[in-house]
Amino acid sequence: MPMLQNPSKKYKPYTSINLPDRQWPSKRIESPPLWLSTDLRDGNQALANPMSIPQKTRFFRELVKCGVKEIEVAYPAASDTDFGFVRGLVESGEVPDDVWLQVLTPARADLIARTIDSVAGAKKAIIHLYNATSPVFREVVFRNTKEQTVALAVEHTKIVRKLTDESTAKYGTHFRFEYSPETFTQTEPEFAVEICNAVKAAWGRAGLGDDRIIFNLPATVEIATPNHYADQIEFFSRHVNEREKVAISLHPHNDRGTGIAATELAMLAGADRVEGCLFGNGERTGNVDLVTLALNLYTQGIHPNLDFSDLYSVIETVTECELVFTAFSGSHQDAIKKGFERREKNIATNSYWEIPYLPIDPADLGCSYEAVIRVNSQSGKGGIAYLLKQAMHLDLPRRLQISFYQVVQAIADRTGKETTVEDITTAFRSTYHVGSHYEGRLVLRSFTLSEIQSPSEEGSDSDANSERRRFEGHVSVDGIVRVMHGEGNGPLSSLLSALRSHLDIHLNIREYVEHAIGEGASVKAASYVELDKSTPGAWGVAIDSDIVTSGLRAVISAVNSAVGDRHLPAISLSIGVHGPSSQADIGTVILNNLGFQVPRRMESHFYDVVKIAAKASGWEKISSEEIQALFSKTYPHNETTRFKLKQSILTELDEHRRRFDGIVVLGGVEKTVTGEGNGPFSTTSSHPPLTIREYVEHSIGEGADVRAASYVELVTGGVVAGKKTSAWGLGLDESITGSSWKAVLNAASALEAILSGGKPTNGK
Ligand SMILES: CC(=O)SCCNC(=O)CCNC(=O)[C@H](O)C(C)(C)COP(=O)(O)OP(=O)(O)OC[C@H]1O[C@@H](n2cnc3c(N)ncnc32)[C@H](O)[C@@H]1OP(=O)(O)O
Ligand SMILES: CC(C)C(=O)C(=O)O
Repeated sequence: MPMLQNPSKKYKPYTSINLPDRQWPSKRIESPPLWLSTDLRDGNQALANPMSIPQKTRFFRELVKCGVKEIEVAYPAASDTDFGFVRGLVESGEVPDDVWLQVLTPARADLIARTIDSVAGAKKAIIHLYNATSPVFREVVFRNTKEQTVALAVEHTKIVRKLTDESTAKYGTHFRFEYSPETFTQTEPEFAVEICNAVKAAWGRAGLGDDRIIFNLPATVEIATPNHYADQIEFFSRHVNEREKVAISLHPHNDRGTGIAATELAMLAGADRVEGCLFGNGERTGNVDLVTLALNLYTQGIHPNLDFSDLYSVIETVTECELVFTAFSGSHQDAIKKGFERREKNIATNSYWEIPYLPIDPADLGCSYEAVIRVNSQSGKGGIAYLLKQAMHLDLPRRLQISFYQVVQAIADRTGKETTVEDITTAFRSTYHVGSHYEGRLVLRSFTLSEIQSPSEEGSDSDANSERRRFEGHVSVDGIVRVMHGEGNGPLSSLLSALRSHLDIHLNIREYVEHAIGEGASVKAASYVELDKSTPGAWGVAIDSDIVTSGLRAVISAVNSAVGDRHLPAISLSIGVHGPSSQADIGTVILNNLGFQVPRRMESHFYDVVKIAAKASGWEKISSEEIQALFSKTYPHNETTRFKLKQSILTELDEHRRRFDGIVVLGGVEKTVTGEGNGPFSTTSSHPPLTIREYVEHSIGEGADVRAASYVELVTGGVVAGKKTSAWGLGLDESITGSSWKAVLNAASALEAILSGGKPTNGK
């Protein structure tokens, strides 16, 4: 895409401040500011591979050697590495008495607590709290009004106050407080003053000298010419309450390449302090360069209070520790993601470029968005969710984002390196078992769902009948395929009920979310399930072309997360009369040993057979072999039945009718059988007339050994002792038709035995 002919349609210029009596143009810089190095925080968060603890320690020592007295050492709540580094500094006694350790925290109570914990026992510490205040952040990132933005800052300032007071009481630490209205240069100047005055009142302890409250006024993104920053600082300096109790701090970035100029003009405008990085490293195009600023003062005859007399050593340390300067940190990624989402939604009505932290659209310069968001230990859930959306088209629910963030953070902390998109998608697939390469302990192999009607309570009208679902399926558990049944109000609850009765897994659904991926014929469903037993719950994810399958597999995925490596009950073969084996356990034995996926009603029939046999023989425990032998005896499928099919021909008469001609052997006597019907079964005639109540088939075996197994239940209108009579037959054959006829004949054999008073192997 070429650069725009008329960029004013996309980019808005900054709004000037009305300050006709500005004083700064005629001022001179007479003394150095207070310096704060943020190399170990803002510099570090720009690195693809954040600094390790040894690198940070080396850098810290170099800064101390250069005479820096205020050092922002970490964002301790971001990672174990950052937290551990601060603890190491405090506990090792490495920090000189005149050096202040500064730590950054967002306005979030849990992260503030962790931040203050990190400096427990330090002699001097500055707690630096920030929240963005500009309109686009209020609208897009926080979705807050001005009042709520002030309330957020005030509430969290009070938390800092309370926790620092407690820490001082315990360890004697001298705390100072710094507040940054992040994105100050894009904030209405009056509002920046208003929020800082409110914060100062909430802090309630601003004094003189070292006890001044620090208001750090960042050019988070440099968006205007340097004179504008100077105007903003002079405006703030004139309007903030009790100016003498305030240290005005600058935190310039260099997006327009004028970071140094902006800082120097803002110092003329009254700033007391400057935050920057050595050689201008830092987020995007960098923070302001402390070395150049210091040497500029030096060449004006002002000692900067920094010592760069061993500049090569400084260069060596910096190049050793900071190599790449392109990545983004958690809060930035989250804000950029939200900005892109809003732009996508509103592009028809608002074509202005208003993406947090990105002053220019990379596409206007022929660059892709790919490098915009990269993940390391300084990243958060927002950036990770953004990358997953790009790579896998998944729109993770918020609590899943938080949960998966822990997984990625552990990887980032362990490796200390950038986590690539491939690392993230692999971690995602293996954590939630998405894709056939990443199966968990439990895998849903097949299932059927049927509706069942639960009768209403006696006396109530029939509309009150509630529909319920029955799940019947095969779930592989640690490599063994188990037959499972369950009932519930819907597909997911019926699966959970099956897992409850078969595996003693007691979990409920806390959240279920689904969305479509793609369009048209290739559309797929992505499902996300959170199961709760504990907090946080266990999440599961699945993608499937069928929405119900996707939901069920997401449940199985979540169950895998919940059970971890916990022992799961094996099937029980203690049958007895009151034995604990269930019908499905018996089905599982047949499935795993003989390969038959017995239909549920036939399974129920066989279960009765097993119980009768168990009762008759006094079995306490029944072996798998005994169950298999009993099954083969009950449902003979190897040409051992009373009827045998010697020959068969099926002729298609027309689109709907077929004719059967065959020779059936009964008791050694061959009999010719003919018939017509609309399918292979209905062509065979019999006396008494038989009907098929259920027919199921499936393949068995693999490759060249594949065969067909058919199951048929025949019912006769005939009556034995006043009862309708039915029998199951099982057929196994190379062809489906062969197996189905064998099943019919085997069922008929069983029925014939019953009807003729012979000894049945099968029947009711
Ligand atoms: C301009 C600057 O340099 S600011 C400093 C930026 N530096 C960093 O962010 C580096 C370290 N950050 C991190 O490691 C992570 O972002 C963490 C650990 C702090 C937080 O991670 P997560 O909890 O996963 O949050 P994530 O980064 O995705 O999202 C930011 C969330 O915090 C909120 N947030 C962002 N900044 C602030 C703030 N200053 N105060 C309060 N909340 C904030 C966002 O609105 C978003 O909230 P939402 O989830 O309710 O929409
Ligand atoms: C946290 C703030 C001060 C920051 O880094 C910025 O605005 O650039």
